[in-house]
Amino acid sequence: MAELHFFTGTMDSGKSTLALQTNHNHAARGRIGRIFTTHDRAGQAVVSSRLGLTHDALEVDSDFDFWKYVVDTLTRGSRIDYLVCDEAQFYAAEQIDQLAKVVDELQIDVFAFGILTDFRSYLFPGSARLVELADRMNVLQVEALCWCGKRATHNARTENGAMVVEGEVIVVGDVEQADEPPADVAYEVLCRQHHRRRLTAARAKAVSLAPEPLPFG
Ligand SMILES: Nc1ncnc2c1ncn2[C@@H]1O[C@H](COP(=O)(O)OP(=O)(O)O)[C@@H](O)[C@H]1O
Ligand SMILES: Cc1cn([C@H]2C[C@H](O)[C@@H](COP(=O)(O)O)O2)c(=O)[nH]c1=O
Repeated sequence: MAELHFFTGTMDSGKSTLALQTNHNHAARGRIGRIFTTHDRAGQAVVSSRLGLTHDALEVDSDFDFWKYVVDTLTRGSRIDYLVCDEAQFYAAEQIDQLAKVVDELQIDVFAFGILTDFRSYLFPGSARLVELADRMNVLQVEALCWCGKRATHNARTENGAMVVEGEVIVVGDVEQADEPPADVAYEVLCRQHHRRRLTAARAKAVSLAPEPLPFG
């Protein structure tokens, strides 16, 4: 029986790596798949992992129809056994419905990968629909960590080093490297408590280095 799998984790938890490993393992056994993504950091029509792996992919635009694509492909005589769908948080809810229909009606496995919540800690529409429809939901085993050492569960956005909670939902970017000057827009994974308090690594460091107030009166 084909299944709709949803693999989720914070940014930098290894989702794109697992997407490419999943494709590799299935292709190595002679299965024929298609890889989809949208808004990858490396550009259009590519899946890129921070471990250095990349693979060509089909770019999913807002009007892309998975059901139509798969039916047209099969009708032309090509074979499809599985779909790998990266950055699935950005897909529209209707596109997730199309993926579920592909699984149920055509017996094609779908492996979707994406973050659950945006920088404000609200569910992305695509991820919400995946939670509602997936046969299996898997949280990635490699835990990204908050600066405090706890498991990171939330994705914070920073602008020039300061955490923000307002703005466009989709802004492509990477996790900040601690030893570099702050980027215009970057992301940092945090535990819930530090996301709630807007306490990023840089701000925690600045607070801990602030001089003690003098003990006047
Ligand atoms: N230099 C490195 N050495 C070992 N592992 C690394 C290195 N750089 C990145 N990684 C691993 O790659 C993961 C990020 O993989 P990636 O597939 O790009 O994540 P995601 O798609 O979830 O954002 C990190 O969590 C870390 O485990
Ligand atoms: C939280 C959040 C993230 N994004 C963007 C930033 C990255 O380009 C991707 C996530 O990619 P990853 O492979 O999981 O690291 O999503 C965004 O546009 N809006 C957000 O709120």
